[in-house]
Amino acid sequence: MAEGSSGSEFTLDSIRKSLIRQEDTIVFCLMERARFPMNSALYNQSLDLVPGFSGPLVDFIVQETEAVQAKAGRYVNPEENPFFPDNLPPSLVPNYNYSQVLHPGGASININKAIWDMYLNQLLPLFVVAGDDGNYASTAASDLSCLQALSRRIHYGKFVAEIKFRDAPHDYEPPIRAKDADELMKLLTDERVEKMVKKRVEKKAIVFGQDVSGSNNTDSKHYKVDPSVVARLYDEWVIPLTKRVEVEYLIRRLN
Ligand SMILES: O=C(O)C(=O)C[C@]1(C(=O)O)C=C[C@@H](O)C=C1
Repeated sequence: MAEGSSGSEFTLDSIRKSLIRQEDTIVFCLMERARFPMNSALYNQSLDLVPGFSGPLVDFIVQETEAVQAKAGRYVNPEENPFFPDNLPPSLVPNYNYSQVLHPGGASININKAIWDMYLNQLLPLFVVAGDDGNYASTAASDLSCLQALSRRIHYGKFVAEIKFRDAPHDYEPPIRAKDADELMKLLTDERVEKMVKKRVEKKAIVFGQDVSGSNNTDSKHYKVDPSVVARLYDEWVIPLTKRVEVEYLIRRLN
């Protein structure tokens, strides 16, 4: 389960540590994507660039990459969710014994369609410059790294919800039985933590995204990704979508 965790130390603290580490990955992925301009031909629905494949080039690259990764066992890991789950090939490698901490109902939760739409239509235009440099394959590889990092973070809501349920079953059981999503949302929300998360990711974008020179001068006015965009990403999408996963998980928790 959590990076650097054996599964035996499954606590809210260890889960939050993993979320904090995943912030670094997300900020670095965005900085990598910002090296390329928009390259909008990659996302164009009507340009059939690959003979025999109907759809945008980014779909082709992501589907083919996910197929290879599925054969190598990526989606056997309960932390990983594919963007194109239909017709994925099975894993060909021996199963790793992942600790099974989630309720089986959690496996059916996959909100990658919402993450894909948010990333391509809302987030990308906020941090990528206009233009076309023809580097479509590298750009798509970079997009997929961002999408996978965001997806892993948001679906980590399943683990957060599981530990919150285990820590306070008496609080969670009545709204779960009543299928009261609003009450569950209230119970799992911790505004103090959310504020801290947003502040910290903005700071990471400032620290990681500066131009570093050999002298003592750093250019603190030019960042690889605008720190306020990273704070907005968490505020408008990452945290709300994580909470949506948490509620969806809890609703199924007693099935
Ligand atoms: O850390 C938690 O308790 C979480 O549920 C995660 C998270 C987040 O997405 O960062 C989501 C909801 C809470 O209000 C606080 C933070």
